[in-house]
Amino acid sequence: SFGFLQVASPVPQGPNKWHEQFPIAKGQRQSPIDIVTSNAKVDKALSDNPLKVSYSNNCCQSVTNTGASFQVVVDGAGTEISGGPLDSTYKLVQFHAHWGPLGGDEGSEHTVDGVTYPAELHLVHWNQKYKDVGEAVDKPDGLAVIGVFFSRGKEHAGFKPISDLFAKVPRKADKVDISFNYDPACLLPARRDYWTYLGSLTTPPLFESVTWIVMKDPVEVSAEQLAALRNLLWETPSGEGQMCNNYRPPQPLQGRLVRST
Ligand SMILES: O[B-]1(O)OCc2ccccc21
Ligand SMILES: [Zn+2]
Repeated sequence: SFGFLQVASPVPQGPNKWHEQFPIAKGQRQSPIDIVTSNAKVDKALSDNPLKVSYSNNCCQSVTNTGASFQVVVDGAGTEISGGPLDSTYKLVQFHAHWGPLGGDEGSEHTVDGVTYPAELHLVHWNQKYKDVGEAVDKPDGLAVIGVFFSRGKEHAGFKPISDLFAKVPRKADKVDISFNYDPACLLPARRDYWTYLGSLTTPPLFESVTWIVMKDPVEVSAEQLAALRNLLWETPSGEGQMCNNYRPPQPLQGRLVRST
């Protein structure tokens, strides 16, 4: 399966030390970034060929605690995206998230004019021109990740079936099957405007293989749903603790262009 494509358990040291084992951490197309909205360039081509998201409602197989996030594993059947910045069809393989401390406002990986959100969802897709995700994962056009900001507000009915499962996978490698039909498209904001740029995985091995599609609008989830993320436990220097702050801070833009719909 795609075990290695998990959000890698942060190696015991934090993001500022990853470059020792993964020199690409100081590369030319690292993620996340701070999105400076005034520098983003509207590209008509993105709207002329709109991003097409065609997910099915029975593609989700299970939820796992990867030791660094929750991960919903998807069987890929009929879960394709194309258009927009993509030159090929990409297929969903998993989704996960990054978040901050209980009740805080940091936690997202991308920031918008320096503003953070309490959490950020990543829907990970791989380019169908490759034979499998293992071949795609380190190619410059190998992955496409849709990022969705979570803001704290009313309960997200679509996220509830998933957030209710976190208590069932408290420890690393715990896994629970998803026996109900679930369409991950319910996690996308109604307005499909986004920013897009070329970047990387935000966890080791930090491959520079991601076309990022960051949705402009956040989706609201409740404080309880954000708190449910902390039912997931992970190893801390002082033993087992609530999983939180599993986000990498923004990295140097290195002159990259951010395009906008
Ligand atoms: O590093 B990430 O969380 O961001 C994009 C991505 C893709 C695949 C695995 C892990 C990640
Ligand atoms: Zn991620």
